[in-house]
Amino acid sequence: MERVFGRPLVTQEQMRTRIRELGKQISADYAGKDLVLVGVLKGAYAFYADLARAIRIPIHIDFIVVSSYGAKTKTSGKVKLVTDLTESIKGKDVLLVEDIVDSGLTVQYLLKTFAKKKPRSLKVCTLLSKPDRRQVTVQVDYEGFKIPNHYVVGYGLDYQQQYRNLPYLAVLDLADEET
Ligand SMILES: O=P(O)(O)OC[C@H]1O[C@H](OP(=O)(O)OP(=O)(O)O)[C@H](O)[C@@H]1O
Ligand code: HPA
Repeated sequence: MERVFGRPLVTQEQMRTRIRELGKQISADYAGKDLVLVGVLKGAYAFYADLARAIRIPIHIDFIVVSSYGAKTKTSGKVKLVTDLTESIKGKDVLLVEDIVDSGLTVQYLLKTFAKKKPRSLKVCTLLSKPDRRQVTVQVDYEGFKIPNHYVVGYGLDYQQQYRNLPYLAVLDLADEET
């Protein structure tokens, strides 16, 4: 299958600027609180590392691994929790850090699952949002960029586990486009 990179959708510089703003806003909103920053792996790894370093208040870090896309460019509709949190979030202020909210199914699943763990507060921060693809309405509290309905790769996001280390966000054109 031939793969060609289309135009870069978000540059490294645009990422840097926007993440600095998000870090500032989160630092102000969570000042004096017990913030646990939960990265949703694998996709969020790059954004998470940059966002955590843009936050200027003490934080706890933790991660979960979830998967629902497999090798496809459409959600399977089934969100699988591959690896759970390492510490209790009971009574903590939890901020979920996602790379992208697309159909919304992953965030919907995580909010429902995490609410049962009785955090003091539970919010969502995503680098990217594709509103045209939503299958369910979900709460997003912090959003980096709204993007159009294209399958994107880079900056943590993959196609069949490739391209995650691309330092910017690009549209992936598939010869036999499925999206
Ligand atoms: O809003 P949704 O349609 O649920 O899509 C968003 C989710 O899909 C991707 O994860 P994926 O299952 O591909 O795993 P990955 O993070 O390892 O790439 C992405 O990292 C989000 O977690
Ligand atoms: O556009 C996307 N690219 C990579 N992974 C994704 N997971 C949901 N949407 C996407």
